[in-house]
Amino acid sequence: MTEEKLRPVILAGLAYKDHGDLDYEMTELAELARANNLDPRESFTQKTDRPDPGTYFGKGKVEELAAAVKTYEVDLIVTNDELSPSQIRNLEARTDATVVDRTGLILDIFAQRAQTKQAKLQVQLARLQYQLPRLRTSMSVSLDQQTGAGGGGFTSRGAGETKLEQSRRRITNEMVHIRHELADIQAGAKTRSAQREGSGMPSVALVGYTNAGKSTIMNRLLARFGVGAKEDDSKQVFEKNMLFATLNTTVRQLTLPDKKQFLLSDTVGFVSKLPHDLVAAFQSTLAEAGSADLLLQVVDISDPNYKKMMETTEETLAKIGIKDRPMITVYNKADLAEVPYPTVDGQGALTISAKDEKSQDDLLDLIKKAIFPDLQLVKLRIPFSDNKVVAQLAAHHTFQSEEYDEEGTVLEVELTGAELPQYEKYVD
Ligand SMILES: Nc1nc2c(ncn2[C@@H]2O[C@H](COP(=O)(O)OP(=O)(O)OP(=O)(O)O)[C@@H](O)[C@H]2O)c(=O)[nH]1
Ligand SMILES: [Mg+2]
Repeated sequence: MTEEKLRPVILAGLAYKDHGDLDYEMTELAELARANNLDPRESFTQKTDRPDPGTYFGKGKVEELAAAVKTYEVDLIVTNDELSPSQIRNLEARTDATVVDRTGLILDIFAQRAQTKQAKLQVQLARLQYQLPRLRTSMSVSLDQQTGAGGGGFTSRGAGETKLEQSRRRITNEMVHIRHELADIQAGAKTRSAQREGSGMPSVALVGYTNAGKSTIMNRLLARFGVGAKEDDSKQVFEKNMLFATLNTTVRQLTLPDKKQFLLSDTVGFVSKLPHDLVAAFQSTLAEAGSADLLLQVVDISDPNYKKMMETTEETLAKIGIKDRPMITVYNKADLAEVPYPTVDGQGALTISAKDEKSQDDLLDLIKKAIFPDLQLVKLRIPFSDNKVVAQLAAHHTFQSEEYDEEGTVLEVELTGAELPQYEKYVD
């Protein structure tokens, strides 16, 4: 498969009171580790009332971990929860391995995936924020030395206080600088999004768990209905079978055969326990979906954990302040799940395969019903003296019928409630 040498690693997780589904979280943690070129050798879990304040895991488990580090000859442990800086230091001392928590792992994956300037800055900001209280752990030496995405390796375990002070100051200065740069980029993005809102075109946003197929759906619809996309491949977005393939938001305009238009946006995917610093740094990217008229929640129905993934998506949406939005649930990858498709499952949900044309048509039908809910078929009689109105209508509508009599043009067309008043006087 890959020629890259994978670094072996031990995974460790704790289930305490009111903790979520640890099995699912450990499966997800293993996926995240693989996404970061790590090779999970063994997974340790412990049940307890509450985490140990000093070492996170209880004494016995720490000893087990230390022994496993020797047995498997690994030098890295990844924990399922975010640990306190002192817990990391203590665990590192007792196991003689580097300890990275889930947050550190996700930040590293994001750092490797970031392509655009905005994404790079956002990731770097989140990493610095995260590193600031952790300068005395070896985690502050980045996992992905090869990408050199900044910040890595500026301190080592037990650095002297003066050196720590210097590092702290350097990080704080860099964060101020990045915030300024991001503010500039975001000001530009705001203008563009205001322009879009002013265009009066409805907007639809793809959201969901990472790797569910959001970008694939975007690309298939673009290939058929994208404005200028048929001639220009660069309008397509990046789709790949890996976690967090997409880190930035892309908005494209679609024009359907009946000339109806809407904007479709694709954005970063979710995972459970998305780090707080990352959510904060990506707030503007994530919030793009917040202004959409309709959300399409894409779900990989071929994944046995898809229900958990849906919960994760709902939780993340709530966390970034997106609530009570009209939403269509798109159960995708039905071809892999071996369930019949396309099927429209009652109100607001359907089962599809992204690459299947009939699936795309059914999805578009539901989207249209949702964003043009008040469409009415009306018969208009437009006198020849007002012929420019016919031209105006024809630019954005397909007529169901069109005839002429002595006075003018008689046509049948679907209009939204917002459009109707403008043409009221021609209604036959
Ligand atoms: N078999 C099958 N594969 C699919 C389908 N939809 C998407 N895929 C594949 O799933 C993988 C992930 O697709 P993406 O579109 O990149 O997923 P995404 O939701 O954009 O993921 P992130 O950007 O990481 O959040 C790709 O390899 C796609 O080819 C589908 O309906 N059937
Ligand atoms: Mg994507």
